[in-house]
Order: sequence, then structure tokens, then C-alpha cells
Amino acid sequence: MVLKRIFRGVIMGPPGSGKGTVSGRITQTFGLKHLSSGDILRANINAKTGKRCATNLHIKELGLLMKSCIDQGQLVPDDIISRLVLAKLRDMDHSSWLLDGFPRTVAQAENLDSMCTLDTVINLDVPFETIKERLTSRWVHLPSGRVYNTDFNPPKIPGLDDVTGEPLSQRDDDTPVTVTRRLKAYENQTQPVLEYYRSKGVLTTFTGTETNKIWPHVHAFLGKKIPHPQQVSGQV
Ligand SMILES: Nc1nc2c(ncn2[C@@H]2O[C@H](COP(=O)(O)OP(=O)(O)O)[C@@H](O)[C@H]2O)c(=O)[nH]1
Ligand SMILES: Nc1ncnc2c1ncn2[C@@H]1O[C@H](COP(=O)(O)OP(=O)(O)O)[C@@H](O)[C@H]1O
Repeated sequence: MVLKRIFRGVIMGPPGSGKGTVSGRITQTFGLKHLSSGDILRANINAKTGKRCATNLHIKELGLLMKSCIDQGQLVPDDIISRLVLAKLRDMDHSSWLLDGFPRTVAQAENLDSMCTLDTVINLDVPFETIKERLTSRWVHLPSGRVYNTDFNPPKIPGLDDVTGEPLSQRDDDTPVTVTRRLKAYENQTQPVLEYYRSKGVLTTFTGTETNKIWPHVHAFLGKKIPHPQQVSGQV
């Protein structure tokens, strides 16, 4: 029997740097599970249940709090996002995974450290000017998190998801004003996380303006870290 090796990775980068796009390619190529903190938050906001959650706030109230942070281009409080993400990771204890969008603060990175040891942190270093144009032409399929772009990777049928045929939408926070705020939050709160991981020796940075040029380097890098996709446990 082949002993499966568990792989733990994080992908970082400013909003719009291509984390979701590259994550899709990584998970398809290497068979890892993908967990996006933004997708988790949006799913929670859409959950219209009346249950009470761990923070003792009504889920609807919590949803409104998270939505207001996101719409203002601010980060959701560390304790809320950490509870949500770490709970999901606990359910994936026996799987290899790639975490996208978390951690975004040093406090979150410390919370993540308390539950696992990371194999690698991939940092997508894409200039802010490049990003601004991309986000205003981003279209998403909310239930799956699939991402499109009117220029870069348009859907086969305009306005519809390739897999389900369901309508695509634009995110409320992908407006020029909110994108500027998100980039500021990235500079102030998330860039220190890069230093945190650099000092631990797990950070690798990929610089560029086009995902198709960055991807072969990420692919080659992970190919060395994860020698054979079948040896990685991506399924529960
Ligand atoms: N023009 C262009 N758009 C891209 C490129 N890579 C990704 N995108 C698009 O840019 C937007 C942001 O990418 P996404 O993967 O969602 O970034 P994230 O916010 O870091 O997860 C999406 O609409 C992507 O389809 C690229 O190389 N060129
Ligand atoms: N780890 C996190 N900590 C705090 N807020 C988060 C985190 N992840 C996502 N968010 C919130 O969700 C928003 C959208 O995140 P995400 O979908 O990852 O988009 P992007 O990378 O394109 O900014 C963020 O601007 C922030 O408000």
C-alpha cells in the first residue's frame, strides 16, 4: 500500500493577483482540496438559517457584520474568520489542502500555526496597477467560487457559468473605490504576514503581470514539492 503524504499549502497575494485562478490550476493538477476564506465568508453571508453560532451572535447578524466589512473593503475581525476557517480545516484533517485568502494578518497566521505546520506559502507578487483593471471585469459563479474575466477567461456563453449554466454576478466589493481600500488593507495588514513566513523559511514569491506566465513557475516549483500527484491525499 502506498502511504499518502499530506500536503499543507497557503497561497497569498493582493486582491486580484490571481489566487483563485492559480488555485484552480493547482488543485486540478495536484489533486489538493481548495479552501478560500472569501468563499467561506460569502457562503456564510448567504446562509439564511436561524441557528446560533460559536460567537453567540445570531447567524443573520453575523452575516450582516461580515458583509459590511467586505463591502467597505475592510478585513473581517480575526476571531470570526479564524473560527470559520479553522473549523473547516479540522474537517479536512486527513486531506491535503491549499488555503487561499487566509491568513491575512499576523494574528491569523499565529492561529493557523497553532493547528498545523505548513509545507509552503506561495506569494503572487502582481503590481497594483495590473490588479485594478482586472477586478472591475471579474465575474463570479457564487455557489462554486469559479472566476471569469471579460478579457482574460470569458465564460463560453456570456453571463453564464460554464459548468452549471447558472448566471454569473459581479461582487459588490469589486468597485474601483473598494478595490483601492482593499489594496490599502493588504499593504497595512497582510504584507507583514509575508515577512512572518519569510522568517520561517516557507515563503516563495512569484512575480509577474500575467497568470499564464506565472503559472509554469508555480507548477514546476510544486512539482518538486509534490513529486507525484497520486501520492498526495486530496480526498477525504
Ligand atoms: N487580464 C488578466 N486577468 C486575469 C489574469 N489572471 C487572472 N485574471 C482575472 O483577474 C481577476 C482576479 O483573479 P482572481 O483569481 O479572482 O484573483 P484573487 O482575487 O487573487 O483570487 C479574475 O477576473 C481573473 O479571471 C491575467 O493574467 N490577466
Ligand atoms: N483572512 C481574512 N481575514 C479577514 N477578512 C477576510 C479574509 N478573507 C477574506 N476576507 C474578507 O473577504 C473579502 C474578499 O476576500 P477574497 O474573496 O479573498 O477576495 P480578494 O482576494 O479578491 O480580495 C476581503 O476583502 C475581506 O473583507
